[in-house]
Amino acid sequence: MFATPLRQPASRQVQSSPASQFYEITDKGYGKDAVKLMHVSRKGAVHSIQECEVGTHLKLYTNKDFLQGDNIDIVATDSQKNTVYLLAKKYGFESPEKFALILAKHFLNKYSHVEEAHVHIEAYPWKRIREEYGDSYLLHNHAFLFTPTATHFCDVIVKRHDPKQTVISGIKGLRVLKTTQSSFVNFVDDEYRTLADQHDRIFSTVVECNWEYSDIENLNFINAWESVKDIVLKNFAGDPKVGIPSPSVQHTLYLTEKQVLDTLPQVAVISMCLPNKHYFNFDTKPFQQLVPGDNDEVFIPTDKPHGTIYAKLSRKDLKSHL
Ligand SMILES: O=c1[nH]c(=O)c2[nH]c(=O)[nH]c2[nH]1
Repeated sequence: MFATPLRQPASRQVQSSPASQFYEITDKGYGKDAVKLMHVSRKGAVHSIQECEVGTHLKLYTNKDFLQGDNIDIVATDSQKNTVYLLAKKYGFESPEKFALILAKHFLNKYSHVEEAHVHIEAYPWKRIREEYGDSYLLHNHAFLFTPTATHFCDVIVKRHDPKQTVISGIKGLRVLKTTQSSFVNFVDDEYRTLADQHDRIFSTVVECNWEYSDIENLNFINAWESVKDIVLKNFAGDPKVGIPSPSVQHTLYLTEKQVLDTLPQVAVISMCLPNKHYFNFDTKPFQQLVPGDNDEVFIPTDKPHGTIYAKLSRKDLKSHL
């Protein structure tokens, strides 16, 4: 019988390799993503909830974790996950942005070898259930309805040697459609074009936008997010009776961004991306015997390919805002 050689503990097997003469790490980081958290706040009989998924990412000053396999500075992603729950218990969860700021600052304050912390939060769309109550309605004390109309997300980045705290809020998954008051005419007419001028078309998109704050002092992040969502919907839909004309996705996008900057002085810059979810008219001309006349009722929803329109609108005096 041969004695089995004893395996060295993994910690002793680490081969230290010097920093490469030829390569350098130009970006790095690590963290935990999609930490699912539910926070219930109870004020007597009235309960409030915030369910979300949290991502925490850290950048360390040194690269010895990557280069040498030296883990001494690594705050384990498992510990980062625990921190999410512990800080939610300790400080509560007022809004995604406030909680992200608490978490990001905690990582910098607690660990002097952390250079930068980035926290990403996506909130779940729970809304308090409303009950009809005579001519009015009552909001339920402790029951909620999952209302997935749009996702509220945020990104907070804090750096040790930069006093600026980056707070970006955003909306995604806000799908809207209107059946008129949208046109697209007078675009380049050359040998590549087949699309006819569209004087009255269906307009549908899935709004994705994010905006960066230059001033978060006393800001109510939830109210600000609702204001941006209302501006997006108003610029898309317009007056409930008559609507609002859109000559292109580009122009509607610009007017929306402009109104956000006009309305919210704390917002320094806003980016929007609007896919153009096409609905093509089904051509019934070859079927006149079956369905005589024009067709303005039956469309072919077309997911792919889709147009993509995006722009970022910044205040010209951005430097003084950021
Ligand atoms: O609003 C639009 N903008 C475009 O750039 C475009 N291109 C296209 O084919 N349809 C549309 N619609």
